[in-house]
Amino acid sequence: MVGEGTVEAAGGQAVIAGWMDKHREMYRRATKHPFVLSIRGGTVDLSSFKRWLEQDYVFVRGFVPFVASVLLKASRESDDETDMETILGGMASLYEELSWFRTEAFKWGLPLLDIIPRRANQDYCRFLRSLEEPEADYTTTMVALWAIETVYQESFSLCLEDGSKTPPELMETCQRWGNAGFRGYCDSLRRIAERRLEMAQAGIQKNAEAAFERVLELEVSFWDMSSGSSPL
Ligand SMILES: Cc1ncc(CN)c(N)n1
Repeated sequence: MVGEGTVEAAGGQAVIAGWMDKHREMYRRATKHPFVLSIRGGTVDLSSFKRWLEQDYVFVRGFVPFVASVLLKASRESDDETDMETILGGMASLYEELSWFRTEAFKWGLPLLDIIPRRANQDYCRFLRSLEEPEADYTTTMVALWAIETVYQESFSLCLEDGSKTPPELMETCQRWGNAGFRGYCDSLRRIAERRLEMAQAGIQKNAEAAFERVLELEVSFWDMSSGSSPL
């Protein structure tokens, strides 16, 4: 599309578009999960929602150091100095996000203390730890950051669409990630990923695709865990 990013990114856009096509089913499972559809349909079991809230608080506490590691790689490895500021903006919002979790949990009578991370959460946080290592290249970690944020943006924006029956008490949660501002942040992450993929060697592109797939798998497992359809 004319004006859609620079010519350089065109190749990167084709790379991500190719992944979206190749991994279409996994992407659908991650962004239209029954748990999310049950929120949109107003049939979500509140004990599942509370389980998701507790587990996601643990996840976000593990997500912070991961975003910090991407910020560090952006400052050291990026060809474009604006990358660091884009990621810093996302990082800054996590400070407010953690206090939002505590307020929301209080509303539901959840203490948010001594939460036992369930298996899917442990697996996800272990994956994030692996991407924090110096060996994980900047392009791959940028793709993972974009994928992680975009799955939530697409999932929760479903719950805000006309015709959704999202319970009023869950609207704030859905707006947190479903809002247009967060969509804009995800689009800026995608543009960085596309630019980096365009300039990446084939080996890095393969590494990044594997990270994209792994994020989708881990998101599906996280939703499964939240809805109680997976072991502890
Ligand atoms: C499991 C998960 N994935 C993504 C996000 C959005 N940062 C989140 N809060 N939790």
